[in-house]
Amino acid sequence: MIEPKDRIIFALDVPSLDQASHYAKLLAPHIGMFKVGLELFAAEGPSVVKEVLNAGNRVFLDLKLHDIPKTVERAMSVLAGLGVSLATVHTTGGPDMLKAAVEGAQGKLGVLGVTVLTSEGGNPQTISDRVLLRAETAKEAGCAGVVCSGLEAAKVRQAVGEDFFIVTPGIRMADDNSKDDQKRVVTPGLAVRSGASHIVVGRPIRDAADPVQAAKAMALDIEKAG
Ligand SMILES: O=c1ccn([C@@H]2O[C@H](COP(=O)(O)O)[C@@H](O)[C@H]2O)c(=O)[nH]1
Repeated sequence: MIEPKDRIIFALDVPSLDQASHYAKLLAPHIGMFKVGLELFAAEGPSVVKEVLNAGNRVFLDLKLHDIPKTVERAMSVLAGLGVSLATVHTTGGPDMLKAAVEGAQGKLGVLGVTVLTSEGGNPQTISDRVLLRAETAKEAGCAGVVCSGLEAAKVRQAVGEDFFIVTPGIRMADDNSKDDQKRVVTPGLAVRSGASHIVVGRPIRDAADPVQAAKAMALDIEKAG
């Protein structure tokens, strides 16, 4: 049984090691994993990943690789040496690229395939069909899981079975006024009830007046939905 707080992945979407360390210290007891994404990695490189890991945290490296298979395999094998738990690739790179990513990971980390970005809108049925197809392709290629919105999580869970990560960004509380640039959003509880193994949360925690309380409220929302 996963504790509700351990389902929360906090996105360290900040531009410096100092700020990342501040949030890592503050939030480590209240969440399960930290996500390092493009902004922080571009600013600080692999050293920031090592800092967060050395403080005893788990790291999800969200660089969304997308290139020819050999390039992705070689990049993934470098990331596998960093000690991160999860890393992302775009499923639109196709099955050969996804297999190459898994090969490069050498079983040292879980490869997650990003299906359709949660910032993309459009016909829900078309998006859902696309997400499902990409999730199935990711599973066949040996990926450990996928990234999709909470609106597709139930359909994906039904197709991929239990032993597969479904990581869901686009999370907002019911009383959040802003979706920011996200289009397909759900609450933490609905995401998990629909089959997400983990949720990814950035701004709703980072920009809250009290980030610890915001993280706790998300964990409670998951608990209540359970
Ligand atoms: O489809 C995707 C894939 C990744 N993300 C990332 O998750 C966080 C979400 O941030 P919020 O501030 O909670 O909206 C961010 O780091 C994205 O790069 C995503 O949103 N959607």
